[in-house]
Amino acid sequence: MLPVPRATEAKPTRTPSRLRRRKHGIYEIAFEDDVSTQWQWFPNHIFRSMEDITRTAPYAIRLFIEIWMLAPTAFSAYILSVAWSSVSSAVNLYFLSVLLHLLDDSFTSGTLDPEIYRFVAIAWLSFTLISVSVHRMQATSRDTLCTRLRAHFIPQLIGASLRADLFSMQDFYSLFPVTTRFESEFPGGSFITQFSQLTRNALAFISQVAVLLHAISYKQRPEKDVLVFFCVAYPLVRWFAPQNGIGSSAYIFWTENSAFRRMKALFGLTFCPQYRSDLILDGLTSCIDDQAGVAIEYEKSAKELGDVNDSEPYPWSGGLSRHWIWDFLMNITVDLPLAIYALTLPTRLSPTSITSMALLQQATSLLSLSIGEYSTDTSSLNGLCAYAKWLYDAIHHRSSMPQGTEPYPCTDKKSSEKGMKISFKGVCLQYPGCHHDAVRDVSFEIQPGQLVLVVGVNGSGKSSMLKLLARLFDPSKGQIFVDDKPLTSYDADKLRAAMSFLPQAPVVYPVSVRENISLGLLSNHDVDDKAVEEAAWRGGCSQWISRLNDLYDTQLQPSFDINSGWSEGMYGILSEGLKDELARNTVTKVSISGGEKQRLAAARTFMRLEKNNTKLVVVDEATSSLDPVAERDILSEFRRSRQGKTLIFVTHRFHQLVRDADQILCMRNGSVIECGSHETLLGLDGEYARLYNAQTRV
Ligand SMILES: Nc1ncnc2c1ncn2[C@@H]1O[C@H](COP(=O)(O)OP(=O)(O)OP(=O)(O)O)[C@@H](O)[C@H]1O
Repeated sequence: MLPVPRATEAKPTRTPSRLRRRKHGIYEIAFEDDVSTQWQWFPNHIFRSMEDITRTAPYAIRLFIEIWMLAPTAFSAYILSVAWSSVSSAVNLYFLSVLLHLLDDSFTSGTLDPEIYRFVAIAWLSFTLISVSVHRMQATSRDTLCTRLRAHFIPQLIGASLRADLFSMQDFYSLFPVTTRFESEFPGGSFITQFSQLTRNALAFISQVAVLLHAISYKQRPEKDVLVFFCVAYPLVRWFAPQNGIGSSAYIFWTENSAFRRMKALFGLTFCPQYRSDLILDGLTSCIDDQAGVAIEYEKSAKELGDVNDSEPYPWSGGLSRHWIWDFLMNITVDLPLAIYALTLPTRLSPTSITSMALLQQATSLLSLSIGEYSTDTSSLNGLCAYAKWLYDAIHHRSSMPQGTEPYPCTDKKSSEKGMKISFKGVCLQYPGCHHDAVRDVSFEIQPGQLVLVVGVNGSGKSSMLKLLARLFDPSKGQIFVDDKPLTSYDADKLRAAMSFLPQAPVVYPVSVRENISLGLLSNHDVDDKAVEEAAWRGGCSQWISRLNDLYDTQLQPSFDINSGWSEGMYGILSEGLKDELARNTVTKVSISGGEKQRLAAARTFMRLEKNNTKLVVVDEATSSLDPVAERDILSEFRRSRQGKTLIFVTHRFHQLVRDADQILCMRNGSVIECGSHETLLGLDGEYARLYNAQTRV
């Protein structure tokens, strides 16, 4: 799948450039036309970079000030240490040039003053010692900064992220930190790193050039000219050379090669630990082993792919290198200046030329280093400003769904004490990337306090229709009304607080059992143990919780783990003893069954019903994994809590609810095809009657 643009870049400030494509092995590469210039100094590119920097620089300045205010001492120490290490190469070069100059003088005059040499050597050594401690100060101040950054920015990102709609969170380029390891997530940390790289590179370059020019000024012509030429040759070549074989600073690539994709799928099937328990349960491990399948299939696909290049087209992996002439020129200007120096001035070589050559070799390699670092993307000024903008965009992210301001219950007394009134008018829903409607032209009305049953075969659109109520998605056509006002006119948070959804596959959140039950309560309620236990009992959880080692404080295995796939606290290759120690010190999380998860979610809903002013309860196939007794008990608990609430049940096993239902909606292919009471629908002898009879005859 092609990556979609980052949310903040969805509205470009200038006309989007034309995309160009080329092939590389099995990969298709796409890049932008306007930056596909061979040379980075091309005026157009420089102009665009300047434009970007002007646009984003205020963010960088703001972030800089914010970080400084967070930790003034640590940040000052950090900047000072960065500045020190930036000029250290130039100072080293300076000491070298002084030594060589003294040597030069000694050769010419035939006298040697050991005191001066000793003094220079001691000064050089002292400088190196100070550099070591400055380096340590830099590491310590960076650690302090990172801790403060995490404490400062993560709460702001949490707030912004929880306000974000589903699409923003699922965006390929999500603004929020979702996939990385928490331990290494320091919002703003990259800014500090990039800032220090940029400062280091700029200071290092300026100071080295200054020292070099100073040292060269002592030389005679033409030696001086040759030295100057070689000192500027490498930077120029490096500056002009394209970054990769395409010439564009950014490109994307993907492959549609079926043989390669199959090889990748088989690789995933075999090596992904997540598949292993299902493979074992399905008895597939033995029948897909090398004799029977996967290895043979893999070989077949590999044969089909043949020798075609399938290495990813990164310039550094050799997949997409620039033209060889650039590398040749760079090598000559970095590695061979001494040889060429000797070649161009063979008749003029003298003892002083040796010092010139040593200076030249040291200077060119230092310059190549700082210029090489400068040209990497991450340390560019543009990248630094873009990062700051990215962070503030995330902090100030607002849901892309239109938000209303109407509180719930409505202030103008339109909301009934009996429950929520819901009306659908010609509602359609088409999921992004789908070409058919999951919900098609649906219209109905549910009166406050009604108990409504939604039935239909698999995939008929029941859950999709109800997800629209919580505004997980907005309809692609039609309108939904709550208490006679458009759904979009309400403050979504306030409206959702009055709803309670119990899904078919509830998730276990990465918190304790107690918190899993009390999550979702409005903040003004104190969570007392008695209420949690009461909700657990109503959800049928008391028994299994009583068997847990830490009872309500037990940490359950969450449905999704942000760090999954990462090993905890490891460095290097572990001995058996270290592995045992790690196992002893790692918190074991308890897994619970599918039915227990449904009971836990039911307990959470009962807790909300008790404490929040809930006006709508939607139970979407939420008892499908429960045994018949537990299902009956939970459904009766819901019926008992009906007072003041509208209840919607989606279920395939609906026979025990039909007598209580005020209204039944029967769906097929995304549409409500029959609507009415149990008796009316049975009388129609249509889809509902077919489903009901199939159930009662089993
Ligand atoms: N997130 C999604 N993206 C794309 N299509 C979806 C998505 N969720 C559901 N669908 C599709 O929408 C249609 C309706 O699905 P929905 O889950 O609403 O049906 P359902 O009646 O609740 O089914 P079931 O009884 O099996 O739970 C199906 O064709 C399904 O594949």
